[in-house]
Amino acid sequence: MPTDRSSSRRATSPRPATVDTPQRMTERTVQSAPKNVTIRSLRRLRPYLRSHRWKLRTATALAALASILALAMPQVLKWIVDGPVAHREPSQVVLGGLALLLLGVTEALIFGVRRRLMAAPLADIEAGMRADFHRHTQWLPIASHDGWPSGQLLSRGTTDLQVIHTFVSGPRTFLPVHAATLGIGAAILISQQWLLAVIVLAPIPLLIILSYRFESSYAEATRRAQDLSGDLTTAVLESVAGIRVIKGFRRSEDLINRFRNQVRGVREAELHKARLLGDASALITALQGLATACALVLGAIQVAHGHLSTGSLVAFLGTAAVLGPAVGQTGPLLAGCYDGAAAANRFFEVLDEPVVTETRLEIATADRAADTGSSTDPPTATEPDDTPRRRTQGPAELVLDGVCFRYPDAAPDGPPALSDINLRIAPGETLAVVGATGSGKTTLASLIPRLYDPLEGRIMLDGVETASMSRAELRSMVAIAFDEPVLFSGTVMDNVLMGAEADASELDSALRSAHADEFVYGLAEGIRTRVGEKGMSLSGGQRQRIALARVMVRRPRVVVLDDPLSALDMRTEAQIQDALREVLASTTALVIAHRPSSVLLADRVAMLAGGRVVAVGTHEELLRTSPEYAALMTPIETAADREEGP
Ligand SMILES: Nc1ncnc2c1ncn2[C@@H]1O[C@H](COP(=O)(O)OP(=O)(O)OP(=O)(O)O)[C@@H](O)[C@H]1O
Repeated sequence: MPTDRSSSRRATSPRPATVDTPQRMTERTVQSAPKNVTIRSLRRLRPYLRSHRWKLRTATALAALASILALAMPQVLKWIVDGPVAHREPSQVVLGGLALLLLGVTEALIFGVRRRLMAAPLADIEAGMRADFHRHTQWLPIASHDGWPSGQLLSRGTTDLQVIHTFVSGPRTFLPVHAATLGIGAAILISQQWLLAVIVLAPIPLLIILSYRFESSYAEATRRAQDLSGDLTTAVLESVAGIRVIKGFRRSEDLINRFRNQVRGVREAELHKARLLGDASALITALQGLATACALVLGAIQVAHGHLSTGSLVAFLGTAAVLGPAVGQTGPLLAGCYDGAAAANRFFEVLDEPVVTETRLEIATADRAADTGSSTDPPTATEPDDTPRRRTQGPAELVLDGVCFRYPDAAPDGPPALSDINLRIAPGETLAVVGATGSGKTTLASLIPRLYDPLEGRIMLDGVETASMSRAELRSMVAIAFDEPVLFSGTVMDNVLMGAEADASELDSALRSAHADEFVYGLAEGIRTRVGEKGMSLSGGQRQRIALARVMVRRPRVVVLDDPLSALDMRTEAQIQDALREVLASTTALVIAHRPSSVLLADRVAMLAGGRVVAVGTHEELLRTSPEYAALMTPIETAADREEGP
């Protein structure tokens, strides 16, 4: 979708070939609404509406039928006034009354049927969009996730979908119905009394001009309000996720003030919208009221002069009264369209983020989806089998050949996070990666399972470039545990297995290897104990052990451990080290190590500095040959130590 999104992207550096930098919306970068995108944005909803089109069309037809019945009522009234009332025939008046009653009841019934008819399609459309949104975010590269503030993603997948729901149920149905009602009503008025009709309909051209002017200012205002509301969601998420830090550092007051300012911003944006809509609606209503009043006075004069029957005047004003709401609701309905378009625009901005597409199959799938305009489904099949058969078990050889990487949002003139990395880890070997903070260790670890792709160079498993494998295949061979273990709401077993297939003994063995068995079996319901959202009920060390068990249960060919022992006490660390040593013996491993104890797990050590490998060798070799390494591995001597002496 052509929008002015580029201006809202982060100040960016050249991008790697396979990732795209997403739009980052913050309070500083709220964008003006792209011009003239209302129709285009709303058209993009078509694929979601298509399968429900008959129900939606029937609902629109029913709404139109209700309007026609409403337009018929004044004609019945005219017949009653000019006929039975004028000729004093009470029985005929009752008949006319019954006809009006029938029309009123039918209109109410149609209203009820229409509401019921719309309920399921509306729910299905919203559910379908929600599912696509969630699936797409799962297939976005990590680099894309890095660029999206969480609240912006959340609000686009929730609030914006509700706005779209409101648009489909309201303006999308009623705008054409009101247009048709105005057309039919205008024809009736003109056929009855052309002069009065001209007066009553005079505001309509003004209304059209007003609508154009209204669009440009309101569409911008609604986009701004939705973006600010996304920022507000980010603020809420951050303040909930960081509540311990916030309280610990007594930042609550600051955050409350900042939040209040953001709320004020949203409030002002909403008020601005309300003012625009209020002004437009007030003008429309005033013009229409003025026109109807003029027609009433002129009509009354005509009746007094005998040029018009009372019944005709009543019918004329009745018809004008039916047209009144159709005219009066134009403003809110147009506003609903602009709200819907802005929400659709925000929704599709996420869906337009390119998903990971490297393998031929994935590219073909994405291209097909783009051609048909449908959302991109994740690949479900396997690649065509014209590649040499790969070994699928046992430790693999891992080679990094001239690997360079720069984060998409890094300063373009800054140094890359990794430069010219050349490493070979033999099958079954464990390589520790050490280096000062910020030297690129975690970045290096992230490249192995392709959470990011290198900008240059190759990573190979058993001689096969990982870029040529599907991520699913690669990740079935490579398992990673981060230093901040994330647990999902579910049982301990769910968290360890995470989709892996393992029987009870394999699960038990993984828990034992990670020394998680002792506390897991002590929990109220053992492995079936639910660990709350993010595993908040477990300690850092316990979470880390679950994350290790998660790696071990997969029996991967390559293991990447990002500081796996950081949250463990010395006793548990020693126990896990023994277990890890056994596990690491049966796999190829890259272990990011901050402490000598972790380094001792490894056969060799690679030292990083400024994103480059500056030394490789055994722990002892490096201690002898590299003063930087020796300094890195030597515990800092404290003043107290110095005073105590040797
Ligand atoms: N998502 C990101 N976007 C941009 N720059 C990043 C991102 N993540 C890390 N960096 C930068 O890349 C460099 C390497 O970071 P990395 O996290 O790999 O270092 P590290 O050696 O693991 O550090 P530590 O030991 O503190 O965990 C740092 O300069 C960091 O600021």
